[in-house]
Amino acid sequence: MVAKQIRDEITAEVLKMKEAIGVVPGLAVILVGDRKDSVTYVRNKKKACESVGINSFEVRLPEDSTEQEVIKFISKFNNDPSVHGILVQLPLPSHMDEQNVLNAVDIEKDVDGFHPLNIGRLAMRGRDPLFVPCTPKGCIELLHRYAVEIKGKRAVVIGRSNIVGMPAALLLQREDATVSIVHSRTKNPEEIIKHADIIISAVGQPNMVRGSWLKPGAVVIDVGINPVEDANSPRGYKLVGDVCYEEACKVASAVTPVPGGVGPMTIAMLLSNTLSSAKRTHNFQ
Ligand SMILES: NC(=O)C1=CN([C@@H]2O[C@H](COP(=O)(O)OP(=O)(O)OC[C@H]3O[C@@H](n4cnc5c(N)ncnc54)[C@H](OP(=O)(O)O)[C@@H]3O)[C@@H](O)[C@H]2O)C=CC1
Ligand SMILES: Nc1nc(=O)c2c([nH]1)NC[C@@H]1CN(c3ccc(C(=O)N[C@@H](CCC(=O)O)C(=O)O)cc3)C=[N+]21
Ligand SMILES: [Mg+2]
Repeated sequence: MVAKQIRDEITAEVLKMKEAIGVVPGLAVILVGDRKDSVTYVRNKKKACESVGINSFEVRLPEDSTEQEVIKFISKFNNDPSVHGILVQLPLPSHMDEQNVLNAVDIEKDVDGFHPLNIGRLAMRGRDPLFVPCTPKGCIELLHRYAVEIKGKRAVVIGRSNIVGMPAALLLQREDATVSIVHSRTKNPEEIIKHADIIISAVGQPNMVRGSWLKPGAVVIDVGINPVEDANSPRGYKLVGDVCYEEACKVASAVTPVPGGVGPMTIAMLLSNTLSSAKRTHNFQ
């Protein structure tokens, strides 16, 4: 599994850095409120940090916190030399302006890559962001690790969110794919999707993308994480993606599973961004 391979590579590099200069990368995660899925993801991130030897610092704030209270903790971590990455778990409670809060993260520690300056550089030719957003970066990394040709290919991204769809489309374009972005206002999305050699789906609609929509041999990256009723599983629900996995497997040349596909890659990229932040701060190669 690619995510495991990447985590092993990170473990070795963290150890090398610790032995060479006595520095251990640190990731600070701020969780506001108690959404079950966010608590799960933050727990996954903490476990992953520990498994590769990265220090993790966690702050949990009540749902009714003010923007200023969250920003106070961000500033603390901005000035803490043992913290190299800061992640504010999204979504924030609806009374907050997410962009306001995210802007407070020092761009040098913006391991989510959501800061407008990082997104701006990602969008600009000839500029490189300090950090690429983890989920889109994980999608591209999967394509690279499975030697999927991107250059000159037709790519379709379904969804245009700031954290997945939009940066994923930018990354595919930077690798010379010809990219279409399909969203809720696109008429007859199948007409566009059927030409795609590569599809990245980040919608949040269970089993929306049907096998019949796909061009034979297409590569499908399913970012969607959708809980659906399931009497057989202990939790009473199971997770499925945006793509009809069984149908897609009969037509596509590769389909990422949910769970077990993009999710673990997102975590691996977060660890990778935190490590590279520590290396940059300490001029360590
Ligand atoms: N595995 C991982 O690491 C991650 C997984 N996710 C998952 O990815 C999914 C998307 O999340 P996120 O990126 O935050 O997206 P959002 O929920 O913010 O937005 C959904 C996007 O899908 C588009 N959309 C909605 N309905 C349709 C439709 N019928 N046809 C085409 N496009 C449609 C929307 O269009 P419009 O812009 O017009 O509203 C919007 O751009 C979710 O299931 C989420 O859980 C998210 C982050 C990380
Ligand atoms: N600031 C911020 N950065 C994020 O990167 C961010 C965020 N907020 N908010 C929510 C989304 C969602 N996200 C996931 C991360 C890991 C899994 C993951 O590990 N999923 C596993 C297991 C899922 C399970 O078993 O519950 C899998 O798909 O195999 C899923 C989703 C990151 N996000
Ligand atoms: Mg969103």
